Amino acid sequence: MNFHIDNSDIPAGIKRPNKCTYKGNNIPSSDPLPSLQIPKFKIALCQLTVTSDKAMNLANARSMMEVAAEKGARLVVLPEMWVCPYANDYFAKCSEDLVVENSSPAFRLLSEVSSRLRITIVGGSLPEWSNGRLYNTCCVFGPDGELKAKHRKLHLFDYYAPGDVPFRESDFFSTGDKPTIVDTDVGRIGIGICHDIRFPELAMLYRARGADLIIFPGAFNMSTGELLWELEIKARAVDNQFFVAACSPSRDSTGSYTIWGHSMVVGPNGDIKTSSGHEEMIAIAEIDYSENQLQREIFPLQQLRKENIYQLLEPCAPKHFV
Ligand SMILES: NC(=O)CCC(=O)C(=O)O
Repeated sequence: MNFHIDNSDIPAGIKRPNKCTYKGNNIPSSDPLPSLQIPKFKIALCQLTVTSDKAMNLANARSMMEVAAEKGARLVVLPEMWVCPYANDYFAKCSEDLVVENSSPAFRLLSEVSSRLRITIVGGSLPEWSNGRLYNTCCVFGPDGELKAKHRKLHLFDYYAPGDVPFRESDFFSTGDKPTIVDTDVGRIGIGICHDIRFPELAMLYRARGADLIIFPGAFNMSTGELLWELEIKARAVDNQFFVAACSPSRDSTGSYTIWGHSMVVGPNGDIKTSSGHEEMIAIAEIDYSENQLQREIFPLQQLRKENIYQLLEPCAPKHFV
């Protein structure tokens, strides 16, 4: 992927368009607009327990989203793989075709709940079946119940640590081929799914395109979870000076892949706004995008960048290091 990083900071006081309808995963053109006129709002991360019973998972997600909205959340987030366990045996049999009408109960649920409760939903991820392929896919719905964006996981999780249970998503899933950034009623949101968080270039691209917040539905495992989950969330937030939210299933979810949990929202200066433990719960935080702006004024990192010294994707011949 080759992209140009636009260094310009977001000018103050420009109003975002009220609405952005789904344009097939396209990044909005490079017209970074601030969300300073979006008042503070509450985000809720539903760290739900995923079982092998899909109907039960759907019902549980519905009731957690309802509780989140009752508590005042305008943006509700579900975890990676919330319709079925994060396990090879379930992906194909629980997959849904998001295009064929009435063939996706999860799609219908997210659309119905978002429009009834007038909330924006970042619908975690589910196994999507499309043209003979499986994808690990996140759908974003607006308060009108319309699909605003669809992100297919770009970086599949293939993991072989000695002594640990190996996991190869690429045996089952195909990769997405586009970054996803979407204008919503609660700001401009970049989407990544779990392992996508380990690729800082994606977050940098979202920053360059004016994102206020990145959301990662995720399901880190126990070893990398303890070492890296919080670190990666904070790093993406601090490097780019925006909010980052990551939502996981709870640890007691079904399957041999044990999940770290610890859903979290981190602010642009690296402070944890809310964090769950590993059990089923809803973590709620207030988001105020003026903190992004403030942080960018305190540390004007974008202005200090030395693009002439380090350029992304520039081949590094050994002579550069002598
Ligand atoms: N579901 C995932 O992509 C897991 C990623 C993970 O655990 C990591 O360490 O990266």
